[in-house]
Amino acid sequence: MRLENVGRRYRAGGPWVLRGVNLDLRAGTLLRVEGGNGTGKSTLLRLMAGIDAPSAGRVRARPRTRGYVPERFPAALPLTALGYLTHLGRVRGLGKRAAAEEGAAWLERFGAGQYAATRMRELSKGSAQKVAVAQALVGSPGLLVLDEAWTGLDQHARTVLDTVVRGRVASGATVAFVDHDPARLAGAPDLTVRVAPGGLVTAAEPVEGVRRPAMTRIEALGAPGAGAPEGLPGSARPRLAPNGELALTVPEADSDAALRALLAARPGWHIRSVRPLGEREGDSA
Ligand SMILES: Nc1ncnc2c1ncn2[C@@H]1O[C@H](COP(=O)(O)OP(=O)(O)OP(=O)(O)O)[C@@H](O)[C@H]1O
Repeated sequence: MRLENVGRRYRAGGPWVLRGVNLDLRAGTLLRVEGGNGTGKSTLLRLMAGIDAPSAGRVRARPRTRGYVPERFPAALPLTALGYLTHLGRVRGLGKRAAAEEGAAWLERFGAGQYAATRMRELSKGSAQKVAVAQALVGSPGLLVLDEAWTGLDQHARTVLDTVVRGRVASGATVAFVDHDPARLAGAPDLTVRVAPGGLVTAAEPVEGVRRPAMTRIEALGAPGAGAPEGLPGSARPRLAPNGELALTVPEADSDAALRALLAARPGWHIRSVRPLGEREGDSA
């Protein structure tokens, strides 16, 4: 998706909160947005998510399905947690049963399964935040916009969200996030931008000492027409050819897990090569 010369001000003749923003985000891009309080980070995320429109410029090629976690989630809805997630899933095109199953699975994964039947307004702040995150994930949207989505989550749920974000990016979703913790998803963002007072958005230097993880390329051969093997780490980026050739790029730390998944699969995969990727190869893989 692309932002072309995007600007936003909240009243005619008023100050520009954002000015001349140009961003080109390929599928599978993870974008971190930084900036001081009140500079316009949430404004930028709302424009990306399509729940607000620019006053100048355009947003093009936005993925059709979008999930958005707002900075403040309206938790006083007259629905149960699962009822709300099911509703959201149906809005994203899932059947009723699939939406309910997926909603329940996300609640479980974030450690809020016991609140499925609790009314939204009766949830604790942290549990409501888990629902806020789950609603953005139901239906695996192609664009995920997270405005301080980790705030209020317990440590387990934060770690789950980190893993889920990496997995969504690896599957080709575009993900944009704001978080006050500079170490959030350290090393993972493809692009970090900083919103400055006055509305200019510039590419920021990565946080010092934070580097992309070393990547490993695994090549394997399976049965022609075989699907991607199950149990690959969420960080794996598999590319499968119709003749059964599989090329897999994973962070070095996950390469053992990926190899185990290939070897455990039935029918099995023949591992052809395992090699570290150079930093630039890793960028384009
Ligand atoms: N709906 C609105 N109507 C009028 N002004 C708004 C509106 N939303 C945001 N603003 C103003 O736009 C500016 C940027 O706000 P925004 O919430 O985007 O900043 P932020 O960087 O996300 O801030 P924070 O870090 O405090 O969450 C602020 O001056 C804010 O008062």
